[in-house]
Order: sequence, then structure tokens, then C-alpha cells
Amino acid sequence: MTLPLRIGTRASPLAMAQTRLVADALRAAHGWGPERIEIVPITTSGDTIKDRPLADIGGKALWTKELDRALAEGITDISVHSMKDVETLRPAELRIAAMLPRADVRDRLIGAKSLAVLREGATVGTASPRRAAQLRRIRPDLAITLFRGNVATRLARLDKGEADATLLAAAGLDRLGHPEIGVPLDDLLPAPSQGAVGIETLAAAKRTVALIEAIDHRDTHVCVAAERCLLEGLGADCHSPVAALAVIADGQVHLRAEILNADGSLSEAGEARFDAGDGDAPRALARQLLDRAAPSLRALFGA
Ligand SMILES: NCc1[nH]cc(CCC(=O)O)c1CC(=O)O
Repeated sequence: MTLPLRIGTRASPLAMAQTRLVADALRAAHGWGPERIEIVPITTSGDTIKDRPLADIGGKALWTKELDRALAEGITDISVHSMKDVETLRPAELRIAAMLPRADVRDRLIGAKSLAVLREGATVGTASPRRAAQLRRIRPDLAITLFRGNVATRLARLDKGEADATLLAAAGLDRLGHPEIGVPLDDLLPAPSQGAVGIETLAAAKRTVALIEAIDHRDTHVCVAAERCLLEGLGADCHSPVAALAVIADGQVHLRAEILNADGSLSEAGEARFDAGDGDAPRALARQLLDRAAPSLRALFGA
């Protein structure tokens, strides 16, 4: 292939930073010069609508629709995604062929040294139903205010005093060059796919698939696939109050997961160990969580 490989990405600073990591990995794997890759920034609906919770926008595929269209129309050859923002069920003609090595999976608290020292009734800015529910389970007195927009926007809103604290993914802060911002929360189970970057192309584009597979980080791919199978079993997406994390331990996948209601007053947690590539075990864990959940929690998942 002599033409440049065109990489479609959201235009946010984090998406661009992640895309540069993908470009570097591809160049290193294939011995390419800089001219072999072209980065194509694309604005998505998720980027333009900032003032409403994502669930209210009716939104599936908010971050991916425009990138998918660019692939289908031949404007780009591959797309780079934060896997956390990729809806659970993808069009069959697309293939997530590789993932970069996962970054720090934790959330970091910004604005206070710990959740415990936040004053009574403090306000925490977040747009994540999972973070809101986990926070309010630990500290029911906290008020949640809607914080959307990219990482820099949220930090600026915190600076302006629109909230006492916020939670952001360590992965995003680190990849934007801010390893010093915030305190990692070890006890908060992250969002499914947090910290993972995926590379997608048309399943029929066999040569492109092969080029991408060369940089696949298998353990990350296996773990994120397990977390996404759990989401599938729950009938959930990236706007649902679900936390999950898979790690490889003793040659097996160890998946921990939790579902919550909006204020964290109801939750159900569980774990499973299974072989890499087993999609049934995470779906069975999803079933178990729903079966054990109180009816009003189960109803949130349409089950
Ligand atoms: N939903 C926004 C989003 N999508 C991916 C990341 C950070 C990188 C990651 O978690 O992989 C973020 C920001 C955040 O949650 O702080």
C-alpha cells in the first residue's frame, strides 16, 4: 500500500492524543515513515451537544456514527475510539481489530484529597450515571451537577467553582500529559472499557485488518471483550450505571462487575473467572446480577 492510511478520529485533544499513539504504534510495527499516515479529525454529534445528559439525547452511537460513515464512504481507512464510548452492539460490517495496551483504569478525584474529606452536601460535577451512583452510595449527602464536555472544559468548570470536585478517568488525564492531577480512587470499580483505545475498520478490508492486528495488545483486547459481553448480557450501554473490570490472573480472565440504580441505594455486584475468549461466562454473570437484583433495579435494565 503506497497511499497514506487515513485515520478517522474525534477532534478532541484526548482523541487526537490517542490517535497519535495509534499512529506511532503502526509506524513502529510496519517501519513506516510519517507520510504513510494521515489523521482525519471528525466532529461527532456527541461533541456538539454539550448541555444535556447523553441519555436524554436519545443517544446511541453519538461518538461513532460520523466516524462509521467516513469508513463506509471511503473517506477514512480506520477509526480510533475510546472503547468506553463505543456502544455495545456495533454494525456487523465493522470490526474492532486491535486495542492499544490499556492505561490506568482508575478514576481520579479532583478538588479534594479523598471522598471522605468533602464537606457535607458538597457538589460533584459528573455526567456519568455510574460515577454519580457510586459516589452517592458512599456519600448520600453529595449533590451531583451535570458536567459534560471534554477534559479541559470540565477542569475549567471546576476552577470556576461550578462544583467542589469532579471525577475523571486517569487514562485521559495521563494521555493529555496531566499525571499530577487528582487522586486515584482504588475502591471505585471503573466503567467497562475504561482506559482502552480501540482501532476499527471495515471487516471486509482484509489487508487493513491485518495491518491493524499487528499492533493488537491481546490481554487488553480479551479483557475489554469480556466487559463488553457483560454489557451485552445486561442490555446496557455506556450511559448505564454499570461498573466492570476484567484482568488476567493465573492465565484466566477475572471479571468483577456491579450494577446500580441512580442514587446508589440499590446495587448488585459479582465476579467470575473464565478462559480468554469465553463470551458466555460474562453474559451469565450479567444474568446472575439481574436475577439477584431488586425488581426496581432490574427494571432499569429492561429485564
Ligand atoms: N466519556 C468521556 C471519556 N471517554 C474516555 C475518557 C477517558 C479515557 C478512558 O477512560 O479511556 C473520557 C473522559 C473521562 O471519563 O474522564
